[in-house]
Amino acid sequence: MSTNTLDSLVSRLTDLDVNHQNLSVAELVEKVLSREEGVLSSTGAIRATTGTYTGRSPKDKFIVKDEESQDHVEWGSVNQPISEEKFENLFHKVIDYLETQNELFTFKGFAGADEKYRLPIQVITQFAWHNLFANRLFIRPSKEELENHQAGFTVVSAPHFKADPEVDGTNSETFIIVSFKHRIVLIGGTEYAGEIKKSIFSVMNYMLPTKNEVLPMHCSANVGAEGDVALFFGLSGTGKTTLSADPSRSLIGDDEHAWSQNGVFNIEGGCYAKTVNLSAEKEPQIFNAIRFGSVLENVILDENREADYDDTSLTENTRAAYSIDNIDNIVRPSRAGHPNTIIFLTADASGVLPPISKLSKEQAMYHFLSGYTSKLAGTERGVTEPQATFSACFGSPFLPLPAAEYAKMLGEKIDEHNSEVFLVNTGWTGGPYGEGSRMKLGYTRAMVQAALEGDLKNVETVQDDFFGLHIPTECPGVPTEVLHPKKTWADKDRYDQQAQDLAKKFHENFKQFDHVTKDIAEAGPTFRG
Ligand SMILES: Nc1ncnc2c1ncn2[C@@H]1O[C@H](COP(=O)(O)OP(=O)(O)O)[C@@H](O)[C@H]1O
Ligand SMILES: C=C(OP(=O)(O)O)C(=O)O
Ligand SMILES: [Mn+2]
Repeated sequence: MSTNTLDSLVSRLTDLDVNHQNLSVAELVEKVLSREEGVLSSTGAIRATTGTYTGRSPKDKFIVKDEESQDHVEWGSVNQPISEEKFENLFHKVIDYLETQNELFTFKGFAGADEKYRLPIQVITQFAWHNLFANRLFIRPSKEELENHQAGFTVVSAPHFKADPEVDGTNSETFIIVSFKHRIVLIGGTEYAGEIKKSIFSVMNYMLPTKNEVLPMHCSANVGAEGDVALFFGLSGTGKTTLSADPSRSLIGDDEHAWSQNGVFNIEGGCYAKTVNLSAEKEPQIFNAIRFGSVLENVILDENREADYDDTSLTENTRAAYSIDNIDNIVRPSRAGHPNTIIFLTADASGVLPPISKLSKEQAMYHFLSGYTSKLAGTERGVTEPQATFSACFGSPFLPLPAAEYAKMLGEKIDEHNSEVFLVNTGWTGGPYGEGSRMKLGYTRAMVQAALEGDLKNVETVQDDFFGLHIPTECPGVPTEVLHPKKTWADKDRYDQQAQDLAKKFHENFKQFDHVTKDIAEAGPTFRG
């Protein structure tokens, strides 16, 4: 592309008449209501619905392949290439479209709570409620920071603009396109707000390791009274947000963090919780965070405008977005030291993985690369019931670089800081999905607490027959039979069969990682068929 077009891209963005810049939360709420984009809930939150797209749309996500990105990105079905020409054409069409709008909203702020590594970002949105979302999820600037703000990346969200796949080279009328060269994310055709935050996460996953040798991670994080830090890695629905909200520990963040030589820091300034079946009894912190300024997405309200969290008629993936300040015990700024404990969360729908097991260093690397879980209904388009999936680093939809690069960094950091690693199955027990039941949240919380408080350090373990995982024989607050999945199944032979099937899937998936050391390759399931 010529320098001319490059300049014109940037200048068209700068010249865009964005008449509402960093409106206050109160003003944004007024805008949402006067523009009839949403309604107030009984607790003062904004409720918006998103139409067709109620979850992320991975098939519509592209990265512009140009001289900046081509040699770095791991191209494939996750990181699909799109040409500079197509991007440029679509960009101009989106800007033409936005210029027809009477009102546009921008949020300027930051991604990254560590000033040394933070990325100044701006989010230009067609919808006021998307701007409220950006304000809640990203790091809000002080007055001074706003005055000196120079955006290092821009997200443009034009949900009512639809692409023409034939002409525009997209997969459908919906698109999420990242240009690392122009530092622009273009979103169109979808109203699901999660795309906005997760696209900046993808950007951080590209920029942090290459420029700063900092490891970005799809995990939640909290810190205990003694300064002991815990990370919870996991794919969507495995419990990152739920388990990091723990009244006995201070929250660092619920979804996106980075680990530098100084410790961990949150990338965001807010949380985005799944609200399906949310209750004040089981998840009081999240329940009470949903108040004025928060956003409820695709949640059904009753005639008194009270949220009915059990109603999934729009989607299973109902969400609440709220500022981290809505949680009582947080660390501010959202930073802490090096992780003492790392928990890999998996929601195993086949019901065979133990609810908690201790991982050796090699097992930790094996499971990080494997990233096994079951995709639960809703968060991604087209997923309606649990599907076994392997998602490297527990976050492959967001990783532009090869998984091995992130895994290598994690391995080095775990070695250096001697972090203890556990695998926690928050999924099914007593049988597979449909027959067994989901592990009781209370039990999972008790197991996590035991792991974090060191109660499992010297406890006796037994090795399971199929996966080679070390299962504690006892754990405070948890009946012993719950710790051994086979004991919870009525039909032991079927358990063995399911476990063997899953072990085979692990081996099949791991074949792609032929470069790892023998120790790591052999740390997978002991059953080899
Ligand atoms: N044993 C369990 N551990 C964690 N979450 C559970 C458990 N059982 C049910 N859940 C539910 O699963 C969902 C986990 O979602 P969430 O914490 O938002 O996941 P993530 O942040 O990883 O996407 C919540 O709705 C939570 O109530
Ligand atoms: C918002 C998302 O993240 P999570 O479900 O991991 O919280 C998502 O994957 O769209
Ligand atoms: Mn979450």
